[in-house]
Amino acid sequence: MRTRVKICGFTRVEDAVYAAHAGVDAIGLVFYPPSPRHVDIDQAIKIISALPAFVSVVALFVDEQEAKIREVLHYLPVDCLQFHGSEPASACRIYNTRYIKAVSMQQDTDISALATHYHDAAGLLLDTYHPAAKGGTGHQFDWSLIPKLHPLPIILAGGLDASNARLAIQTVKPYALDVSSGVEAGKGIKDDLKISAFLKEINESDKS
Ligand SMILES: O=C(O)c1ccccc1N[C@@H]1O[C@H](COP(=O)(O)O)[C@@H](O)[C@H]1O
Repeated sequence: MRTRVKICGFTRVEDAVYAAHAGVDAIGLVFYPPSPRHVDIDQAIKIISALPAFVSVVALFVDEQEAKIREVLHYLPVDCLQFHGSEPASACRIYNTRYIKAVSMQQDTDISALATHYHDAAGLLLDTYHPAAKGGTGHQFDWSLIPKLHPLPIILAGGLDASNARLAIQTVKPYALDVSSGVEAGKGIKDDLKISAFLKEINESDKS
């Protein structure tokens, strides 16, 4: 099966359009004000309006208030919500919108228990734990923490780039890869060459 790709943290229209035409399955927009990749609704509308058909839009939140999430859903055609904080399943499932739940991977993280708790999630996104940051750290975690069998689609994140994408696919066999820092020229500014190199590695890995 082809490995799906989400690139997260777009702030510029031209970067998202480039990624879409280069072949990404989903673009992520960060609605988390402390992040350097944060976008407001007006900028998100500009980015989404420029996308070609069949590219999914993922809206990322970190322990956000329900009213703010509903406001984003009111104005934007969001395909999937990404909850990147401590949201319980009961808070993720109230929007009548598919969601993925991010998990900060640590030695004692119990993926099976989380998959049971978030059983209606469209995927579990496994990211690197960082004591001072919620995500977008550019740091990889120990992939051996991921069990071989898991009931939900696994979206692997955390420190991915063109140099480790192939090994990530071969080792973890995830449903999808998710990258932010690894395809950037600067915070929130994506690099076309890094996007192309990342997608090339994934395509070639899928073919081998
Ligand atoms: O990108 C951010 O700024 C961000 C902020 C808060 C929570 C999550 C964030 N991004 C997500 O982090 C992972 C890994 O990013 P990276 O490739 O290691 O930079 C990814 O899922 C992003 O969606």
